[in-house]
Amino acid sequence: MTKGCATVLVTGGAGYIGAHACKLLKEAGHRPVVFDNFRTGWREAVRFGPLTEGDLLDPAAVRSAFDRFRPDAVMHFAALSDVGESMERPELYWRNNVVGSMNLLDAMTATGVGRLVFSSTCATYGEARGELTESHPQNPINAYGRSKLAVERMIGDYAALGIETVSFRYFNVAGADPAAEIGEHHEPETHLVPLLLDAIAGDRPEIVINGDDYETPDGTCIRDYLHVTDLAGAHVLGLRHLLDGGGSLTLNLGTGRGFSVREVIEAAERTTGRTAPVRVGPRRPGDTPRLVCSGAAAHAALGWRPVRSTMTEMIADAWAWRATGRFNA
Ligand SMILES: NC(=O)c1ccc[n+]([C@@H]2O[C@H](COP(=O)([O-])OP(=O)(O)OC[C@H]3O[C@@H](n4cnc5c(N)ncnc54)[C@H](O)[C@@H]3O)[C@@H](O)[C@H]2O)c1
Ligand SMILES: O=c1ccn([C@@H]2O[C@H](COP(=O)(O)OP(=O)(O)O[C@H]3O[C@H](CO)[C@@H](O)[C@H](O)[C@H]3O)[C@@H](O)[C@H]2O)c(=O)[nH]1
Repeated sequence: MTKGCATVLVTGGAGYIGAHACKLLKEAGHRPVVFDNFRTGWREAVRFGPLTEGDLLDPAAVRSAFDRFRPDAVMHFAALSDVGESMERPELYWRNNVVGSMNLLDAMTATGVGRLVFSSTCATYGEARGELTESHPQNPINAYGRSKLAVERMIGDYAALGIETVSFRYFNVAGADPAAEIGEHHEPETHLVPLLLDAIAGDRPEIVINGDDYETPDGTCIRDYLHVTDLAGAHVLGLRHLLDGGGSLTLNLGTGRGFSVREVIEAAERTTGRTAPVRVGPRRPGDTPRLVCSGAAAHAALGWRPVRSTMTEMIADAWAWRATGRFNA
């Protein structure tokens, strides 16, 4: 490591959030090395540092990436993260997210890499009761959230082997790189904002609201949406905290402002100047009515604050990225 600039192994760096983190890591003078199996990621998104292609479920491939690049730290984004799918194929989620993370931790301990930034999720909380601070009980209600909680616990135990971790529990991530170089592209897509923009653009027949009979003011689910660039910025600060010897932390990342599905649709219509074809469908299994947090603890610990996370900016950036044609693979 020279002058505080680190080589960072970024698992899942070809994915939506990981690629945005790689861009900011490079801008901050670090060297992001992407480790990805392209299960849901994109080769076109790997443009800020070297690539080592491999699967976290293959311990030899993981170990070889450590031996080859000798990272100073790891950012661990790689996971399956589709809430609905996790209810139908839980075994995929437990194997990929839990066994994959264990292989990563084992390679870290074997090679003496002791700094980890981990992508956890507000889905580890389950039903929110009152204010969602980091000490809120964690009772996830879907297999995805349970697999992520298992990894949080495993990481906690690996601290005894010398691994210090900043675990971020993110709320809903949206938007795209403001320069429209990279953005969100999943196939199949399940996330509200890209599906909604597809419907507005006429590339999908409609946006289906997953239930409007929840106990919320307009009956649709409320989420705390955070701009992907603000999220990536938190990761760079989390890395700096670990490089400076700050020790382990667990932090929520959100804005403290909740938007219902209907409010997101209205904001997208205002921002794009177009109408969304909308239909109300049944509830989606595993959905919880309201998930909103404050980023107060992240601000206190890291000096982090969201600066681009208005719904208008998130929609506008995602819309601009969409207009580029996205990744054409
Ligand atoms: N998108 C959100 O709103 C959100 C919210 C909370 C937490 N998260 C977490 O953030 C992380 C990144 O999410 P994303 O939206 O960028 O997902 P994504 O699907 O776009 O990216 C995940 C990346 O990990 C790779 N990957 C998956 N399994 C792998 C394996 N076994 N070996 C190697 N590579 C593998 C995929 O190919 C992909 O490039 C995930 O851990 C997710 O659980 C996302
Ligand atoms: O076509 C759609 C898609 C989504 N929704 C609803 O919109 C909200 C947001 O959904 P989505 O964008 O799929 O995000 P979540 O299911 O909330 O999950 C995301 O946010 C979680 C944190 O809240 C992360 O843990 C997950 O990885 C990430 O996929 C939910 O109420 C969905 O039911 C719809 O009504 N119609």
